[in-house]
Amino acid sequence: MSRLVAKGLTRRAGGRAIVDGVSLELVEGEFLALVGPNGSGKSTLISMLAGLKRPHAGDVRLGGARLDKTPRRDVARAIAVVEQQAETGERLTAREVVALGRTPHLGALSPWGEEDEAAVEAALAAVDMLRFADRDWHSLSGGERQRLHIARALAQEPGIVILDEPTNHLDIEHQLAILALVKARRMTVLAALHDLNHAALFADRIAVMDQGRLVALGRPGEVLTPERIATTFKVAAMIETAADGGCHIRFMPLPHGSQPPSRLPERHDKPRVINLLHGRV
Ligand SMILES: Nc1ncnc2c1ncn2[C@@H]1O[C@H](COP(=O)(O)OP(=O)(O)OP(=O)(O)O)[C@@H](O)[C@H]1O
Repeated sequence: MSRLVAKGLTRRAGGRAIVDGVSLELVEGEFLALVGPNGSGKSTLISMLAGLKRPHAGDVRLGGARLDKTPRRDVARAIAVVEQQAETGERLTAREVVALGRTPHLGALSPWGEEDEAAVEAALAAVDMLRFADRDWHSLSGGERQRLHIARALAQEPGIVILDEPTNHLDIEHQLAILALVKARRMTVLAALHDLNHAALFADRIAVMDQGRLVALGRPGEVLTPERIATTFKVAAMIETAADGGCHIRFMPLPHGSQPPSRLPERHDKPRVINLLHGRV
């Protein structure tokens, strides 16, 4: 149940398609990063892939079965979701928030037990939050809450983790630690990320959304080209490749008051925009 396939997903709002005919497959064991400018449809796509919003056209299949026909409990065992701005009005401790992740595993014949306790402790430790376990949720900082949301998803022990901007609010140490953690667990991961360098560093593949459409999908080095970054993100960039095949993006500041380019200038008048990835200057 760790394979998620979307075909022709479309969702409309405000008289337009905010996700427009997106087809993609989340391959078992991969880390797929979803990138795109603000408003490009990442959160909406994630909600449909997680079964939280219904597509107006197209469908999502989990392990071959239609997601909307799969019992909620089975979906919850298979997919953990960390949404943006997830909140609780309840008075809960940090440990209780993480324990919510065990809900899909509990029932009349399987009450809370040692296994659940161990999963919660391990998840708290994984996100470096054990020392906050008994603190009131509402007394925690934004980054601490975000780490608990991720711990809740880990405690759920799903096959697939879907994360909407998981590094939101996190300091740099915890940004890298959280991404390294989900990568190291070899779970199937779909993560919407704003930092293209994080996507390049951690993702096996990157999907690029632009105005509701999936405009590129592939390995970081194939997708994160200066041309794609200029067209979709409206900034100039220089890309350096490392010996291990990874890449690092340096964004070029635009002169004060100038408009971002809709695409890069032609080669002959862009002496400082270097695509090292393809060995061109
Ligand atoms: N109910 C709605 N009515 C009208 N427009 C909507 C509605 N819901 C979402 N949208 C629009 O759909 C677009 C896609 O939103 P979405 O949150 O999926 O984008 P996103 O890529 O996740 O953005 P961000 O990077 O800013 O989080 C946005 O332009 C948003 O304003």
